[in-house]
Amino acid sequence: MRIEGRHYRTIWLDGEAVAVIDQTRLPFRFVVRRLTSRDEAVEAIRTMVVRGAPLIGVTAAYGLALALREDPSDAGLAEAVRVLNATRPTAVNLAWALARMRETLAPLPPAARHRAAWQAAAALADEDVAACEAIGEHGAALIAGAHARTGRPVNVLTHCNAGWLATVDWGTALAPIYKAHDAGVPVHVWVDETRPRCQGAALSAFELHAHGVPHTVIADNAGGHLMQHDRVDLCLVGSDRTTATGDVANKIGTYLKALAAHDNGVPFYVALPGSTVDWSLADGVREIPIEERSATEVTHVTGLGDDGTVRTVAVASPGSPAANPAFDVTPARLVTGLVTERGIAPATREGLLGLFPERRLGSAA
Ligand SMILES: CSC[C@@H](O)[C@@H](O)C(=O)COP(=O)(O)O
Repeated sequence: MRIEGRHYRTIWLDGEAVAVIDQTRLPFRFVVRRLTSRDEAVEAIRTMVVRGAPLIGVTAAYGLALALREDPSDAGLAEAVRVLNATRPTAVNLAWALARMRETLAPLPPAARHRAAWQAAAALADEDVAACEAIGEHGAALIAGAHARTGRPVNVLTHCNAGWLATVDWGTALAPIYKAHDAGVPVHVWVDETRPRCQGAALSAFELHAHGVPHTVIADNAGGHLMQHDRVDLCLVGSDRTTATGDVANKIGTYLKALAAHDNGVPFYVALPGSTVDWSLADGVREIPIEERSATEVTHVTGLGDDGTVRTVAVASPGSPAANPAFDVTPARLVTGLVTERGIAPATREGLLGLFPERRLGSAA
């Protein structure tokens, strides 16, 4: 993605280090951080310097490469996988990426693992870019179709940040918007602010602005009202974990948008790469682990003061307890379709298996 005339991915190699964009500093500061050890990678994921399901997975893969530079033994590999896996619980891309890395590296002699780990991590990063670009192509057809039906600019509502900052490049939910915009389809995005961490107001708005896509930041509670007044043509969000039956975990508040969309007959699409599907799960509400984050993210907000300094201030009554579940699950019955790198499927087991037939039990594919 281009920022001030330069093309960036969200993660790249810088000599012996892994470079990432510090997302805790956006949109006010564009700061690149260098990760030089396993523990720095762990900390970057845990503190959300990097975030977004696909990017978490790729950062963990590079974190494993950093770990194997220090200790390529069987014990070192197992321990690095364990600590990286424990950083965040909901996004399944983390466990998926680490399992893929371990499958590649464990059979190798320890002396060969470090070099192979860099190559495997780079391959995962490239795979993510290709998947997201393909999601963009498939999803752009939905936006173009909506424009062809109405002849008006297409109003898309999105929640959280599922753009290029959440992946290695392109994004999931925002990739179709970028592709449609680049193809000349008029599109406008309603950007949910996405409290408590404001990934919409801070990150999606930053990305859309940088790409020149018309957009408007709205309070999280505005979506239902806009849908009642025909001001949303479709909702498009990302996913942190999707069950084999099409239930979708995404940033807290996504479920409420899906309910409002259902009530108003607004199509509700979820964009995700195959790496976000947890084929072992059938009931998202009961089975997907939901991350509980610090209450201070709810009681406080961070922003730019008039004097140009970034400040964190309290917004809740001091002394009141706060709760902070970071994700919720939207049941498949509220999802119009899943936009993947292989095409768009109904949010059902058969729909997903139609796109990923190699996942059928006993399949020779
Ligand atoms: C491609 S991104 C899909 C999701 O990862 C995104 O919508 C989201 O919920 C991110 O949550 P975050 O807590 O910022 O990591």
